[in-house]
Amino acid sequence: MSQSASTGRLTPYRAGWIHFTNVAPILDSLVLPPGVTAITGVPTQMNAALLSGQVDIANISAVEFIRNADVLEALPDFSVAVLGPVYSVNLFHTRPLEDLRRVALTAQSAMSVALLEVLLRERGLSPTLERAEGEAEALLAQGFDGVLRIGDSALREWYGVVGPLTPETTMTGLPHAARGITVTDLAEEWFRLTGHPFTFAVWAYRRDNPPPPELVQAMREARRDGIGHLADVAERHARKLGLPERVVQHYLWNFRYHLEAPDRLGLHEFAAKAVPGHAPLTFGPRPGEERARSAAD
Ligand SMILES: C=C(O[C@@H]1C=C(C(=O)O)C=C[C@H]1O)C(=O)O
Repeated sequence: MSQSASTGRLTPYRAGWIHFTNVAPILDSLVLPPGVTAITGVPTQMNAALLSGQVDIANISAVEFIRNADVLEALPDFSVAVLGPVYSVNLFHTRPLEDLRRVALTAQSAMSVALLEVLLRERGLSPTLERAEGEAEALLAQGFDGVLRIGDSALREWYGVVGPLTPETTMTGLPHAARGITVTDLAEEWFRLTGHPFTFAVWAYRRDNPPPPELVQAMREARRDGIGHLADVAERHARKLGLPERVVQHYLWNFRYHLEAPDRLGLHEFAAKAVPGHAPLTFGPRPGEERARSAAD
């Protein structure tokens, strides 16, 4: 429960979690404090739930945080970011990027679409972008020459194209192309372009409705536990995904979950490219500063 300073009334607080495997190290062992409830969904659903007020906090697509920076604030130390390849935000294509004509986008994702638009613009490319759901290979067979996919299914499809991992290979050593399909990892492209991490998600809330400190504390404890037991998290999720444990373990340790200075740099750089003229990005008090701020209020 969060307690209103003016009325002393306890008010429920609602969370909306994008529960892809990449947030399992934070969410799997999260114990919600009393009064906090949670729903789950894909990125575009959680973005909409936060903006419509259906939930009070969500790990949303960073681009929606940027677009709505006038009303939203983000936790200062939580992110889903990577430096280099991410493995689960993939453009599957059958022609070189320069020759793409029709690209299928997923309606699940705001961030990857915005990132793809930036990367295409930087190369002076403008293929037709259309929404279409389904497996990448099936859509490629139906006349699309590029298919953008994210999350668990994109990770599985990536591995289906470029795997298997053998004792001699590593994730980064796997090919980018097989069976006539090239997989372009958009986070790796971003790294090539900028040399910075790419921040896919932040934990955002309306500035006038910050999360109760007990929830943030519980999230920090859950993250410490998840990262400390990454092999167990990977094993559990490898089984669910039908992927080798080594693949999922590499996938998970590759993420940057603390919105550190390089992740903010990447976030600001992306914001300037994707949403010129956006309102300043604001972040809540850093760990340990919550008390100081509420005392000052
Ligand atoms: C890297 C990923 O990150 C997710 C991708 C998002 C998006 O595309 O809008 C939003 C939140 C992230 O957690 C992924 O799921 O593959």
